Amino acid sequence: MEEKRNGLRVILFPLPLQGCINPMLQLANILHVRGFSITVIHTRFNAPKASSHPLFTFLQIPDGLSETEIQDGVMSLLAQINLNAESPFRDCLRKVLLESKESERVTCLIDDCGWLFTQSVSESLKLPRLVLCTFKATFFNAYPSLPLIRTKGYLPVSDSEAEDSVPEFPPLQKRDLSKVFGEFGEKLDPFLHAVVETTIRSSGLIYMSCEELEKDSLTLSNEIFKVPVFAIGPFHSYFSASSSSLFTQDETCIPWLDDQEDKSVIYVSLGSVVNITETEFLEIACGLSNSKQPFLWVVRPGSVLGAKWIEPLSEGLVSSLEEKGKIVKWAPQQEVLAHRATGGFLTHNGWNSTLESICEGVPMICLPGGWDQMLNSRFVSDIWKIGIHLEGRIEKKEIEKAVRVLMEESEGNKIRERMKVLKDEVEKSVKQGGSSFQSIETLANHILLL
Ligand SMILES: Cc1cn([C@H]2C[C@H](O)[C@@H](COP(=O)(O)OP(=O)(O)O[C@H]3O[C@H](CO)[C@@H](O)[C@H](O)[C@H]3O)O2)c(=O)[nH]c1=O
Ligand SMILES: C[C@@H](CO)CCNc1ncnc2nc[nH]c12
Repeated sequence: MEEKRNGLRVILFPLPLQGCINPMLQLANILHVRGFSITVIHTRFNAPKASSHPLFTFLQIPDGLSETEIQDGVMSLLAQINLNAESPFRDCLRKVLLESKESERVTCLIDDCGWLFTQSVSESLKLPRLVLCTFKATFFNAYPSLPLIRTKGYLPVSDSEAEDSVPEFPPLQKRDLSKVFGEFGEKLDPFLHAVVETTIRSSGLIYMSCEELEKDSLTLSNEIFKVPVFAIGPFHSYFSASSSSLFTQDETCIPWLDDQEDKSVIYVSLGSVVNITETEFLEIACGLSNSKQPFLWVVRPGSVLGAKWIEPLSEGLVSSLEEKGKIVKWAPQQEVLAHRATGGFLTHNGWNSTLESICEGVPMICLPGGWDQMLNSRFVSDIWKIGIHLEGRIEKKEIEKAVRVLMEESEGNKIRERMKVLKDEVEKSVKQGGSSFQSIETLANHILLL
């Protein structure tokens, strides 16, 4: 693509999670194509690979995280890194501003909604800040009311009420709530409050989403946070997420898929943070094996609690799994979903995976692990009706049944048809004249005028 520089530099600061780094670097590409120069400030932990992005400047800051803190789960990690990274970030940003050239003004900071200190830092340096939210807008909109929802006493949920929708938070069901909040409870409140308050003080809110998926939520977002909202996604329609992969992708996936029939393979992946127990792991293994359907399964090392990788599988099970399936440590996910042989996606419904699946028109089986995944999976199964919800039943019979229904039965065909319709709508959004395409234009102009 022809690239003309516009004399402006944007500073990006992703949250160090795979699901947040991918959209941030995709945003970097979008802005770079529009003439902005890019500096990415990042923590040492989960540092993106600078060599995969030769057009950007990368600056690493220390984060003081210990190995045990890294293994403590996403929420504690985010709390700790928010404490540790503030002063190195301030020093780094101040230095960038001091050293910036006359010919290239630093115009703004764009960072993840999960950073709590960046608004104050950028205000003190008189640099406008934009927020990138990597959740569905419907989920982010609920941040101000989550503390109230938690104290309303929907928990614990009785069987008769389990499937009721949460009045303040449809289409979430009451039975989803315990996994939205996890074990954090009221400890979440100050975090949520800080995120909301700093977003309101920002100069704008960017979503990797589009009107075709959530027009009303986007309008509501603008009312709640009182800042301009830009829905410019799904980003990977412009730039694949694979260049920002933190792990080495197993490239044998594609030749393996080449040998499979059209739409026959179920791709299984629970993203970069969800962990499962050994029992759940074995249930999934048996369910897949019994379904007799070919499968490609990402088992991230360390994601089965207490195991290094797939040692809990007996030799017998491994050989029966190998008849039909392939297990890898990390896949080139977008290529896998785009492959003609892939017919279904057993997913945890992280927002990136959900969008990638929609863009490639692959229907889903939903196995959300927590947080925003609970909401994304409700949209997939109950609103868009492009997937089957496992309702948390990680049992071999349930998994076998869901795979069969999705891949072989008439209900699966209906789901596939609806998926195709939604895929086409979302595709239009990112093309010239589409809503996301226009939002990118508006965002670029907004940044020019900051
Ligand atoms: C397991 C695996 C993942 N990937 C890519 C696909 C996606 O772009 C990305 C994973 O992002 P997500 O699908 O959003 O999932 P995850 O890593 O859990 O993301 C976190 O961040 C997301 C965005 O904030 C949240 O929606 C999730 O709840 C949160 O857990 O990594 C691969 O390319 N290959 C793989 O093998
Ligand atoms: C409940 C766990 C999975 O077991 C995902 C939480 N994921 C997340 N939690 C909080 N902030 C996040 N920003 C990106 N992802 C995030």
